[in-house]
Amino acid sequence: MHSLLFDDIPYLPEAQKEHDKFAEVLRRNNVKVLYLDELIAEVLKDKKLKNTFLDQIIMDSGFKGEATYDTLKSYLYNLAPSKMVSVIMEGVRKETLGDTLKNLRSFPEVDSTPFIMAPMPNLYFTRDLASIIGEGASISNMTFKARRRETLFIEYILANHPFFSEYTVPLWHRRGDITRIEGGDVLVLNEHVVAVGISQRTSVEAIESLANRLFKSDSGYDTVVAIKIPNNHAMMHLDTVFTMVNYDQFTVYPDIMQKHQKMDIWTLHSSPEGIRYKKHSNLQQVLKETLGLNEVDLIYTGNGDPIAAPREQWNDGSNTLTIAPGEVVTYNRNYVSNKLLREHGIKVHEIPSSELSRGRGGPRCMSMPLLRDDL
Ligand SMILES: NC(=O)NCCC[C@H](N)C(=O)O
Repeated sequence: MHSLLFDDIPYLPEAQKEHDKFAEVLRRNNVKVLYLDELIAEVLKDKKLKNTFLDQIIMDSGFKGEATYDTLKSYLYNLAPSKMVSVIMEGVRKETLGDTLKNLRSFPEVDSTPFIMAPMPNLYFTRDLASIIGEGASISNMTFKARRRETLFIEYILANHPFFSEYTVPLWHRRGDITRIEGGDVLVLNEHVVAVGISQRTSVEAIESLANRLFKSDSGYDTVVAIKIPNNHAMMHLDTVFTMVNYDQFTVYPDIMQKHQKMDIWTLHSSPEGIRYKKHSNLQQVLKETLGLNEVDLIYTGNGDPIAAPREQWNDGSNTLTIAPGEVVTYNRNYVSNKLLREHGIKVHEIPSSELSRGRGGPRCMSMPLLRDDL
């Protein structure tokens, strides 16, 4: 469980029902929902792409041109694209390949787990694979082994899906870059400001490189707000403790602030001499300055209550998915936070969450906006 970054085991049929409900709520509210597995299967109908994709995913699964590599490749290549995608996502158990796994070098690895190719259960958190910033994308380089292969799906989709055929998506961060960044740390605040968490999953070096690429292109982005958050599994990304719910309203988990609401925040600004840095300690003040607002409403997870706040943060009470200014999707179990959001004038769509929440991600983590309206 822990190597797969789970704290508990979801009951699959219920998790699937809850996820369908999530997609239904989005559709009912004018969001066009696309599924990662369907998009990648469409791309891999092309035989050449299927071939290079398989080479890469098998290599990334730890096999480099040995007997096991060949066995896996021919097994997967002979499946129809949508079946092949499901099998790769679900993982391949060693008995599926049976007696063909006699290679000495692959033997110890194969024997320590029932899988020859590990499953990717965190793929329902599509947010983390990439972020769309303006007209380009930042493809993640994930911190933990359990999630590193996931980004290959989005890399192939952005480069090859007919949806993008007229357009080469500029990349502000590439899958192969050595610096570490994950989509859950990236919050697009408007058309020229983006906030990024300095976290368990995203390094300062990645933020600087992202800022450089955004500033040196015609992305329109001139400000990056780097926000330091605690380094632990409950708060692995910025969006587990801080999200934007309206032009001037944000949810925040109060425990990320020190005494007198102090935090470590840097703004990175574009300037002719390169990046200009400024250190700040007050979140509200930084948001006002960078977004040009007179007032900012910070809505505390669990109303800041010493019991409700950590409980609801653990169950992704700060991880709201904003589908329009002042309109969000949240887990129903976070009733203290949901009530407070409504008291602050936010329209809240609640979704069932008994099983989905066990993966430690909420509605924002479970989605990745590809196209946003210009607001
Ligand atoms: N943006 C997010 O906070 N995503 C949640 C990811 C949860 C997943 N189990 C992980 O640890 O990566």
